[in-house]
Amino acid sequence: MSTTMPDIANHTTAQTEGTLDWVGMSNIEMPIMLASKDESERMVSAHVDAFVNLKDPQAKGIHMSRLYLLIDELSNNGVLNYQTLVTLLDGFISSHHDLSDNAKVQFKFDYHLRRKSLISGKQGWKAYPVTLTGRLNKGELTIELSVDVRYSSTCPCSAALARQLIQRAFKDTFLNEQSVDLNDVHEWLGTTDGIIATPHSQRSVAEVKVKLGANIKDLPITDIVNAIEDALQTPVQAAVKREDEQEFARLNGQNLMFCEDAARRLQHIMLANSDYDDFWLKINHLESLHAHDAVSITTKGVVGGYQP
Ligand SMILES: Nc1nc2c(ncn2[C@@H]2O[C@H](COP(=O)(O)OP(=O)(O)OP(=O)(O)O)[C@@H](O)[C@H]2O)c(=O)[nH]1
Repeated sequence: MSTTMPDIANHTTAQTEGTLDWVGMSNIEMPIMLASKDESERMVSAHVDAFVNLKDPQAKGIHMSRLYLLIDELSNNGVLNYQTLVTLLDGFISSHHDLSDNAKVQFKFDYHLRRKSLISGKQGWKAYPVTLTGRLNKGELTIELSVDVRYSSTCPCSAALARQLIQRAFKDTFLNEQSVDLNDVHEWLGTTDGIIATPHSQRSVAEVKVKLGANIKDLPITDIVNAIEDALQTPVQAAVKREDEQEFARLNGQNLMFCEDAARRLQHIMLANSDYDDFWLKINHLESLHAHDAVSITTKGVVGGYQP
C-alpha cells in the first residue's frame, strides 16, 4: 500500500493572500568550485543565499527543495562561473513557473590569492572576502562582485605633528653648536631621541562593490583586488622579511591617507574603468587614535543605481 504525502506548497492556498518580493533560503553551506578570470579553478567554502519572488498571491509557498537541488547540482558536478551563474538563475525561475519571475543568488566566500612580498621575493596566501550576487528581474540580468581589501593607512595629520616634534628635538639638541656635523646628525637621527614621535597608522578595510558591465564574461576578482591594492599602495602583507617591512614603512610614509584620501583614490580608478556599470565603495579606517572608525562612502552616481 503506498501512502501519499501531503504537499502543502502545491495543494493549499495562502491563509492570508499577498505577493512577496523574496522567498528562499539563506546561509546554505556548500563547497563550490569557482572559476575566476586568470586563475586556476579552486574550491571555496561558500555560504549561499537563494531566492525567488512569489508573484501568485494565493500560492501557499515556493519550492525550497528545487532551489536547493539546483545549487547542489552546481556544487557537486559543476563550476561556478559567469555562465553557470546565469543558468542557475534561469533554473530558479523555470522551476517556479507561474510562481516566480525574479531570482537572486548570492555566494559569500573567502578567495585566496598568492601575493608577492615587497622586496624579498617570498610569497604567501591572502584571503579576500568576496560576495558574488546574481539577479534576474523580469529577464534583466545583474551580476555584482564585492571584495574586501585590507590595507594600512598612516594618518597625515599625525605624521605632520610627529615631524614637528622631530624638528623641535633637533633644534633643542643642536641649538648651542656653531656648526652641525653631518655624521653627528646622521647618528642622532638613528636614535629614538632623533625620531622622538611616530605617526599612528591603522588596519583599514576597503569594501568595494561593482556591477559588471554586459561585456564582462569572466569573474574579475583578481583584477579588482589588484586595482585596489595598486591604488592604495599599502595592502597588508603575507610573507614578510625585514627588507619587506622596511619597504612597507617607506610606502606607508609616502602614502599618508585620511579615509577621504583612500576613497578618492579608489573612486578615481573605478570611474576610469568602463567595465563596471556602477560601483559602491566604503572605506573603513579602524582607528588606533580612537576607539571608533573613520569611514567614507561613495558611488558612481548612476541615476537609479547604488545609493551611498
Ligand atoms: N515554502 C516553504 N517551504 C518550507 C519552509 N520551511 C520549510 N519548508 C519545507 O521545504 C520542503 C521542500 O519543499 P518543496 O520544494 O515544495 O518539496 P516537495 O514538494 O517535496 O518538492 P516538489 O515536488 O518539487 O514540489 C517542504 O517539506 C517544506 O515544508 C518555508 O518557510 N516555506
